[in-house]
Amino acid sequence: MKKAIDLKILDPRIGSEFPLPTYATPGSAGLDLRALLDSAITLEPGQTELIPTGLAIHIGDANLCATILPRSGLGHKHGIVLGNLVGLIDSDYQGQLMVSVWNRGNSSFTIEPGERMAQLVFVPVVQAEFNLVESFDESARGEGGFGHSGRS
Ligand SMILES: O=c1ccn([C@H]2C[C@H](O)[C@@H](COP(=O)(O)OP(=O)(O)OP(=O)(O)O)O2)c(=O)[nH]1
Ligand SMILES: [Mg+2]
Repeated sequence: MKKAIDLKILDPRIGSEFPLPTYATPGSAGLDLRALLDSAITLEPGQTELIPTGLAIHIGDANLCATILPRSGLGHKHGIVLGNLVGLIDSDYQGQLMVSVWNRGNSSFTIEPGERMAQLVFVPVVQAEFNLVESFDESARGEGGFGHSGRS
């Protein structure tokens, strides 16, 4: 499904020095977000920094949100993931997209200006209207959870 999303360029290097986010292949789910830094930043092990993307979006549809997810190569090979594990972009948020970058690895890692550090994925949302009840219709699982079915 395709959907038009309003986007503002907040840093003029996007569209000139660095490209606008695009889907790398026809089947890509994520749009890579770049670190719009003035200069390279070195994250020591355990360090977290909030890094601007130079972009703002306004989704404007309560049935849609965006998530910010780690890039698998950075996460697996270098321990570069997100300080909030997953970023959630509300449909009414109009501020700059920010990425909390966390070095959970054992070595320092330098992020260069314009480097692709995370990815943005749009996801449908259902807003619940709670129906207050005293008891639920029976289900096969009931209250079992948290590994109650064992491991093998
Ligand atoms: O990785 C992220 C996560 C969030 N946001 C922006 C968009 C989102 O809509 C807003 C609020 O995020 P969230 O609701 O997760 O944070 P909060 O701590 O609950 O802040 P608030 O009180 O502003 O809702 O911050 C980002 O730019 N990057
Ligand atoms: Mg919130």
